[in-house]
Parts: sequence; C-alpha cells; structure tokens
Amino acid sequence: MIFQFFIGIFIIVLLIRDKWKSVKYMQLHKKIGISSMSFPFIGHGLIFYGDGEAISDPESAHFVLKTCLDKGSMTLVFRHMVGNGSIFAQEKIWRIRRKINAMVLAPRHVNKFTKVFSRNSQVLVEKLAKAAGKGNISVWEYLCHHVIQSACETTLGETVNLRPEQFQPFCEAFMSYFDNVIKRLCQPWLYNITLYKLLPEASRQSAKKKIVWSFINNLIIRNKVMLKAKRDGLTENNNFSPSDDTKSLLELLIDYSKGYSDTELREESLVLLLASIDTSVSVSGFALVLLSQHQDVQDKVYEEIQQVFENSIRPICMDDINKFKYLDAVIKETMRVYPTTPLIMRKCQKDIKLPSGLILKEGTQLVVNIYGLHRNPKYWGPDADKFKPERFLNATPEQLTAYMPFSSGPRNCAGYRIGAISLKVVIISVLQKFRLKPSSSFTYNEQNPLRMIHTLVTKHGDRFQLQLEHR
Ligand code: HEM
Repeated sequence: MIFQFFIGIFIIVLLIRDKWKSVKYMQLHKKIGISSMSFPFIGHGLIFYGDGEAISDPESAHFVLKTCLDKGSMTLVFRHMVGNGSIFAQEKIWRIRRKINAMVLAPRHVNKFTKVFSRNSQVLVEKLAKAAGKGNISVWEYLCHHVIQSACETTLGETVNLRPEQFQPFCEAFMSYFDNVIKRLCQPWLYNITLYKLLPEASRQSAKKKIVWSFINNLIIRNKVMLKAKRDGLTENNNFSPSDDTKSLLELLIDYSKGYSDTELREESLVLLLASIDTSVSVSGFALVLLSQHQDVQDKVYEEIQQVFENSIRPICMDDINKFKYLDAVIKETMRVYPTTPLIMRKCQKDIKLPSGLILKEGTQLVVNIYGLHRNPKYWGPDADKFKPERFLNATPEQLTAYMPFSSGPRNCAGYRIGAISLKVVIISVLQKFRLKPSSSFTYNEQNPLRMIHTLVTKHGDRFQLQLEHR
C-alpha cells in the first residue's frame, strides 16, 4: 500500500514537472501555427513527425545538423554498452574522438578493405547457392552473417581465424543486446536507470555486455601485441604474420590516438561495429529486394558488371568499384526511398535561430525528418515514392541538398566510404552468380510498397524475401 502511494506521488511529480517544462514548447506551437498537444514524457516531440516546416525542409535540416551537435537524452540507453563512444558521446568528448575517427576511416585505409569484402562476398554467394532455385528465401540472415564477419574483420583484425565457438557467443550477445536496447527505447517507462536496474532484464543485459567486452578486450591485447611485433620487425616468423600492410581499424585507432586507454579503444571499436552492421545489412537487403522487383533495373546493373569484368572471374578491386556509375545510382536511390536512419536526433544546447527566423529554445529535442525530405514531391517530383535510380544520374543541386542518408554536418556518418564500398561489392558478387526474382508472397508497386519496420535502423517488414536463380 505504502509502495503504491509512493509510486503514485512519483508519477504525479513527473507529470507536473513535464507540464512545467512544456510551457515554452506550447508557446513555440502557437508561433508556428501548430495546434498539436504536448503529451506527458514525450512533450512536443510529435510536431516534428510529418511535414512540420521547421525540420523537414533541407535548409533548416542542414542548419540544425551543423549547429546542434548534441544527441539528446534518448541516446543515454546506449551508454551502458558503448560508454563515451563517439556516436552517442557529448559534444566535448565527441570532438576529440571524431578527429581520430576521420584519420582512421580515411580513403587510403578503407580502400584496402575491398579485398576483405570481396573474399567474404564469395562465402556469402556459396551459402546462397544452396538456396537458389528453391523458392522464396529471406536474405536477411545471410546478409547479417556476411556483414558481421566483414565488420569484425575490418574493425578488430584477424577474427576470421577464430574458431566458431570463440566468435559465435560474441555475435549473439552483441546482436541481442542491441535488439533489447531498441525494445527498451519503445518503452519510455524503462528509461529511468534506477528503475530499470531492478528488472531481471537488466542483469541479462549486463551478462551480454560482459561477453562483448571480454571478446573485444582480448582482441585489443592481440592487436597491441601484433603492432609491437610489426614495429620490431618480427612479423616474418611469428604466429601473426599479416599477409600485407592492411591494418584493422582497431590497429589504426591505436596508431592515431597515440595513447587511447583500453576502455577508449573498446568504446570506439564498439561504435564502429554498431554503426556499420545494421546499416549495411539494411541497405544491401533493400537493394537486393528492389532489384528483384525491378527486372529492368537489374538487367542494367548486370550489363554494367559485364562491361567492367568483361566476363572474367576475379576478385573485385577498388578500380572496379569506381567504374560502377549505374550501380552507384541504384544504391543512392535505395537509400533515398528506404533510408536506414529515417529520423536523426539532436538537442539544442542554446537558443538557436533557424534560417526561417524561428527561435528554438535551449533544451529542445529535435528530430530531423530524413524520410520526409527523401520523399518530398517538392524536390523529387510527383513520382517521389517510385524507385527510379535514373534520378541520380542527373540529380539537381536542390535534390542533392534534400538528400542525406548519411546525415549532414560535422557529425554525419564517419564511415560512409567504407559503407559504399561494402555495398557495391556485395551486390556485384550476388548479381554475378544469380538472377534475382520477386518473392511470390508480395508484388511491389506504388500502391503496394515494401513494408517497413523501424528498429535501430529501417528493416523490411517481410524479412527481405526474394527468389534466386543460378545464372
Ligand atoms: C550504408 C551504410 C551506412 C549508413 C546509411 C550510415 C548512416 C549513418 C547515419 C545516419 C549516422 C548518424 C549521423 C548523425 O547523427 O548525424 C551515422 C553515424 C556514424 N556512422 Fe554510419 N552509416 C553507414 C555505415 C557506416 C560504416 C560502415 C561505418 C564504419 C565502419 C560507419 C560509422 C559511423 C560512425 C563512426 C558514426 C558516428 C559519427 C559521429 O557521431 O561522429 N557508418 N551513420
């Protein structure tokens, strides 16, 4: 009884605090001419969904993404695992880490990963070959395994040499930990850390975090030993013997940071994994499904593959990647219609004046509506919902300003180059071996678009289903 009484008092205090905090937002609503209500806990957040002028026009979006560099309170739930990792860190910490990430993810380093993606794509193709000609398959799991393998190898080093029993528990713990974080994000009453810690779920999450941390900690030690061996010229006759000068992102972090602690190295390695895995799976999955539903587009990509490779079978290299102009347009169009991150969060650290003259008050949580920008007929025409890669062969400056799948401003995606390479390699490898056919369970058209579900990134509601035929 006493417990219920205190819970009741606690909720009333939260509601009063919320009402008091929302006064300034109600004033803002009046100014913009929006009559949306302020709700408990989410406050005025709903006005930014849909076509609210403030954050759904490109000029304001670029301005906000350039000016507001803090991500807001929702990202706190990730810090249990990634600590001060750059993607969710406060601005002060982020600035230092971003400089180092920019050096680590520079083209001269990431271009070398093309061979890793190419080798791993062949493994993917061999696995897919067993499902070809057997009706509908969901490419989701296949792509997940492939992307995790490649992301771990490029980020952490020679994970390819680990036994499955060493690697598998890490992958499972990593994936299911973040699935649970997303579930928690959908339950705002679990945001409060003190309350959350009382639940059995919290100790299950801690156990997963322990597995992930210990796996990465071991690889940090391994990478440090390997670097020292390289520096001492001991790479010829020892166990590590790297075959060439390709460095893992972790090795590069050790090199460039000149003194990151093991905790900082773990945090940034986790950021690189977290930022790359789901995003790459989502874009490659949507691209394959869209190609399966648009045979004409698929034929054009296949023709381009034949032109570049002239019927020879060899690993894909960086020179090849640069020749794929039409495929480039296909990937861009995929990310336009199905952006992996449809909403980007920011928080005003001080009052800011938007180009429209509107003032947003300090503390305002902002949502930049990338999905709205990408589908706005004002920039993309009356067929904005249609998948039409040709748009990107002659995109206008206005369209390019309204296009931001990797976000914009100083805090945009630091790994977009590596993302672009891995996407091209996987699509080329799959199309070289298979013709993609539409799933028999749905037909895609403007009236019946692909169903989306929004988790950490956007996913296909029908688990990326299609059919494969050997070429
Ligand atoms: C196709 C795949 C990808 C897409 C669509 C994508 C998209 C994004 C987006 C929308 C953000 C949020 C930016 C913001 O809050 O303004 C982001 C952040 C980030 N991404 Fe990517 N990303 C992709 C792949 C990758 C890859 C492969 C890596 C690295 C290996 C990577 C590394 C990062 C990092 C480090 C950040 C945090 C940037 C910062 O706060 O400084 N991303 N990405």
